[in-house]
Amino acid sequence: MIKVEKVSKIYETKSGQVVGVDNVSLEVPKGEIYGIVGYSGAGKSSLIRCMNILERPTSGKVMVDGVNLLELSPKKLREARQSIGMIFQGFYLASAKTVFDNIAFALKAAGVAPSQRKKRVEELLELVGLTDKINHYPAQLSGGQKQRVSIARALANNPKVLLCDEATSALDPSTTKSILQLLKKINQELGITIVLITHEMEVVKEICDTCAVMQDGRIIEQGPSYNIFANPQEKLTKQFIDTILNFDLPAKLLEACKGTILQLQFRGNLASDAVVSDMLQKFQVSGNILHGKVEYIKETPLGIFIMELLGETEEVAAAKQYLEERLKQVEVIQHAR
Ligand SMILES: Nc1ncnc2c1ncn2[C@@H]1O[C@H](COP(=O)(O)OP(=O)(O)OP(=O)(O)O)[C@@H](O)[C@H]1O
Repeated sequence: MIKVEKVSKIYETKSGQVVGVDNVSLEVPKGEIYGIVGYSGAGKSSLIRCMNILERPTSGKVMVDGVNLLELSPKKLREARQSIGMIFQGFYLASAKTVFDNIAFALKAAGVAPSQRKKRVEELLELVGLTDKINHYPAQLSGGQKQRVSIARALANNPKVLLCDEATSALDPSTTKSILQLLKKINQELGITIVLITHEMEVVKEICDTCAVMQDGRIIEQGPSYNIFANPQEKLTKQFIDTILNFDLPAKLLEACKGTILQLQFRGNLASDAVVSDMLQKFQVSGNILHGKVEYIKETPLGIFIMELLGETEEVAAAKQYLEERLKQVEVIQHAR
């Protein structure tokens, strides 16, 4: 659906060249929700803006449905952009226009006849759950409602792709969740491919099929979101994962433990399996759970537990081996003392 090939974006500034995007290649299959995560300045906005040529890449190709947007005439590019909707952190609604007019404006710009605009606006407002706000002005809406209007506007002309530039960053956690659920519904029910950029791993965890991590203009790691959470390779990716799966135990607690402390990771359906209780029955060891958490990455469980094993050295080693054979990851956090 979208193929970004060796795209670079270099800004010419008074103080010299600034690299926004550095030789990025990625592929977003049709129907996918693709998340790009990174800290401020990583190049996320530059990259997503290159995807609809709001920002013209300095080099590379941006292919949408097999067409390189960079080779299109201005007129053809305008037409191609109709199939790529975009929403922003700041909503960008016209404050002097009602909700109806904000959405109808996008239809007018695309040449939709006035007689058809009302019906389409009503359909869109029903989709985003704002039917009763049709005559309100942006100032009369909450942040979440404003983002719903901007989503309705972005969908007005039936795009195949929706680009979301930090769409939930200005919203509180519960509004963020409801907007993410709306994006998921749009993806599932309308089949719209979504690319989103965010600095919040929570957003990736909730809805993204695939995740790419960006640093210094480059993509340093990418893959299915679950794999990224379960087995991050890069230091920065681990930092992002830690914001969700943070297991720093108090130093005092660790000092007080005499046994071997293990961190265990359960994946998928294994999360509910009784691996630990089987281990405790099979070996002459006792175990204390020090910390535990199960997170759902797009509905698939990922469990992490930290436990202390106490017993004879050989029994603890055998119990550890038993766990290693059954679980994806067993890491010794502290050896027995
Ligand atoms: N119009 C511009 N002119 C000059 N430099 C720019 C411009 N836009 C972005 N940059 C620079 O490009 C780099 C990447 O910025 P970009 O906004 O794409 O990152 P980001 O990850 O989206 O960060 P943020 O979340 O803070 O927007 C930064 O060094 C930034 O200063």
